[in-house]
Amino acid sequence: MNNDPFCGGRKLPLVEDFYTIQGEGFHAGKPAYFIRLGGCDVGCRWCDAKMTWNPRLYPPVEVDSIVERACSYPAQAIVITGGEPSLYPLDYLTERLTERGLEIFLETSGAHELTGRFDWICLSPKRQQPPVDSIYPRADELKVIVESEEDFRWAETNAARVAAGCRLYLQPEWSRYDRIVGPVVEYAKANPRWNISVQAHKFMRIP
Ligand SMILES: C[S@@+](CC[C@H](N)C(=O)[O-])C[C@H]1O[C@@H](n2cnc3c(N)ncnc32)[C@H](O)[C@@H]1O
Ligand SMILES: Nc1nc2[nH]cc(C(=O)O)c2c(=O)[nH]1
Ligand code: SF4
Ligand SMILES: [Mg+2]
Repeated sequence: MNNDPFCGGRKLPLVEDFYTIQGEGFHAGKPAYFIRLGGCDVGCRWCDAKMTWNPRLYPPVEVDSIVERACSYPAQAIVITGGEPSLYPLDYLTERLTERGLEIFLETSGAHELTGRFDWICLSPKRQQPPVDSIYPRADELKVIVESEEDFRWAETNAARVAAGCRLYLQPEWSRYDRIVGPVVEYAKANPRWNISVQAHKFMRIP
């Protein structure tokens, strides 16, 4: 009997993997191979990846096979996302990708203690399940989703906790884009240490 379904990180629950253009944040516009892991316990009501939430739908698969597939594309960068990747042991995956000379970017809510080695960490904190303390100094980018004006205060609360060089982004919640983009633009103009991230892949109609 194996009590560890993830075999120390050699297997992970894969939802999908695909080569596309990073649509969000600092690396927006950069071709990247996405690895989307299943399972999330954070429960954002506007989550655009709800199909990932139930980990039982995604039995663990061999990480080596994911890495081989990624390497069959000309991608130079990998985005590890989900679901919530911090739920899983990521050392094995990130070591294998690093060995292949790939840059590794992470998308996380920071809800759980993080394992693995990353070239870039995007922290997208969620009010209902805030990040663990240890992720704040490691964030290269803070990306706060704005669905209403109340989220500007949440954005500042998190900005006060990241390192000095961390890039700050406000990202309009997609289903409220038309209503909230105006206030987001005005907030950034009045508080220019914040930049705006729009989900460019949705405008481009690509994955
Ligand atoms: C699907 S999440 C997966 C990674 C991780 N669970 C997280 O939330 O950071 C990827 C990114 O999409 C953002 N996101 C999800 N739904 C969104 C929406 N409706 N509008 C704007 N951004 C959204 C998240 O905040 C996160 O930055
Ligand atoms: N193109 C594209 N860019 C993205 N950046 C972050 C995404 C995510 O779901 O984590 C995402 C995504 O789903 N697609
Ligand atoms: S933390 Fe990320 S994957 Fe989980 S519900 Fe929120 S946006 Fe979706
Ligand atoms: Mg997405």
